[in-house]
Amino acid sequence: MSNKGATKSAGSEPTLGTDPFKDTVQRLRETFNSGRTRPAAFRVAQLEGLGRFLREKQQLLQEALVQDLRKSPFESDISEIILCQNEVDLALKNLQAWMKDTPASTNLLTKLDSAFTRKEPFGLVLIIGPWNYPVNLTLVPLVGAIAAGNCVILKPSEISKGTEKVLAEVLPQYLDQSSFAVALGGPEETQKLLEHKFDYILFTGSPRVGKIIYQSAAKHLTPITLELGGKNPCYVDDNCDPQTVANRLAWFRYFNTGQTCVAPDYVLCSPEMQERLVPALQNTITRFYGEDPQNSPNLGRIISQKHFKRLHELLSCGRVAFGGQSDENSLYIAPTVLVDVQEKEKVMQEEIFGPILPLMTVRSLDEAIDFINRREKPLALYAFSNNSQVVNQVLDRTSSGNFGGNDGFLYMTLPSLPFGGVGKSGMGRYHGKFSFDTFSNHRACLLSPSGLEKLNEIRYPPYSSRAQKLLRWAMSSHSCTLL
Ligand SMILES: NC(=O)c1ccc[n+]([C@@H]2O[C@H](COP(=O)([O-])OP(=O)(O)OC[C@H]3O[C@@H](n4cnc5c(N)ncnc54)[C@H](O)[C@@H]3O)[C@@H](O)[C@H]2O)c1
Repeated sequence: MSNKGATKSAGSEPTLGTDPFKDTVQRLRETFNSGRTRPAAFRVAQLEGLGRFLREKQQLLQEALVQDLRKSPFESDISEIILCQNEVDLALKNLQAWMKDTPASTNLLTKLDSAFTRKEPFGLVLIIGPWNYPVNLTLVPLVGAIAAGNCVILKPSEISKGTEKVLAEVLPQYLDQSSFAVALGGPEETQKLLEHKFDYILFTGSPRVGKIIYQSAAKHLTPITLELGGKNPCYVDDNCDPQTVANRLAWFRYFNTGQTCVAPDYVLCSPEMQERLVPALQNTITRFYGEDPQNSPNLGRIISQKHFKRLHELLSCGRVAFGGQSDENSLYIAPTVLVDVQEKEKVMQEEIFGPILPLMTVRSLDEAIDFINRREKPLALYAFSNNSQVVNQVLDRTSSGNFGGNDGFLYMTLPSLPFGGVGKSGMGRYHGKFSFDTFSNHRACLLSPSGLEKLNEIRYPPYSSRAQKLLRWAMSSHSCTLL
């Protein structure tokens, strides 16, 4: 049976029809309204279930990622499975503290009241994931949504089929089926799903589809986090050891075969640095992946024919300084370095999302910063220099969702840092407690005593001049400082 346009909870068969998601949406909404997902004990049980899934099905997930991306089990562990497990562990450790009301200060008028922020679940959450880190980018948001007490429909990418299958068929066995479901399908099915009203949407994917999702969310005024992509610049200063830069740059550029939203997309450096960086990159790439990277167990493959063709076309931009080989049958593209690249060329216009690194020369730091600021705000920005002032200048004079000085995207491994884009690279933040906060409605609460009405009479009309004076003072910030 085709499983397109279907949802799966534990063990249930897909339901097909004109609106295949209606029953699931209704069921999950009823669950949420019943209050089932709110108690801490329920959230803990679900997080523990997710943790067990990650531990018990680690090998199955690794195999699925080999099938989808020929990702090495080691890269799968460190960029997908362990990161999800860390998020589960962190949420379990801190859930009680995160759920606590946060007390707020009062003014004279509310001195006898109790003011606090309550973090309450939004309700029914939709999480839509991409194919490039198909475990991490669906399950890390799921951790936050569960911790915050929501019901969730998870829509993994239909392109990473191996992972989609494991998430649809195995994950529900570890979660409460009346509260969580996995929806299957591509663009058409996702748009059907989006006709329903959700209380929060987190989408990870391309800016093009992000706009579609944003418009659908707007129809119901649904709050949304958009985790998008773009071109991430990397400035390499003359004051650098080229071999060190090459090692770090190559690891982050060619990790997951370059199919990483936060990978350095292009390098800006002086012509002199380019002369030194190209042989250093060649040296690194050969060390990492051998003389023939096609045989390396550490280099994955391009996800699909469509992306292979797109990347193959980019190989004709600038001049291939190193790499450039490809094999359509096995969706292989060698780790490649391009030089003499011009701004107007395609490789500098679209997100590369593959194992190709173009180098563009600039005459100065100012020119590099100007180049970066003329373009859309990127998801990530990198700067390499032995001079910390240069790194700080890039940081101070630009904007991006995330920033790496003298390294790549290790910030992603820290749940203590918020992760997200800015401008065209996205909106909203998640990871760690930021996820919990994202999936919670921060409800402002003020509880007043039901008695003591005499004290309140001063604020009711008709306003005497004495009462006006007193109230003006009581509500001013000066009075608050006396408390
Ligand atoms: N910011 C981040 O955290 C992050 C992480 C990974 C990938 N990305 C970005 O994601 C992109 C690559 O992933 P992708 O190719 O899976 O993205 P995509 O936008 O094509 O697809 C993402 C999801 O949207 C669905 N979708 C696709 N077309 C749709 C449509 N017309 N209507 C409704 N839903 C639709 C897909 O089924 C999939 O689940 C890159 O741009 C990359 O930078 C961003």
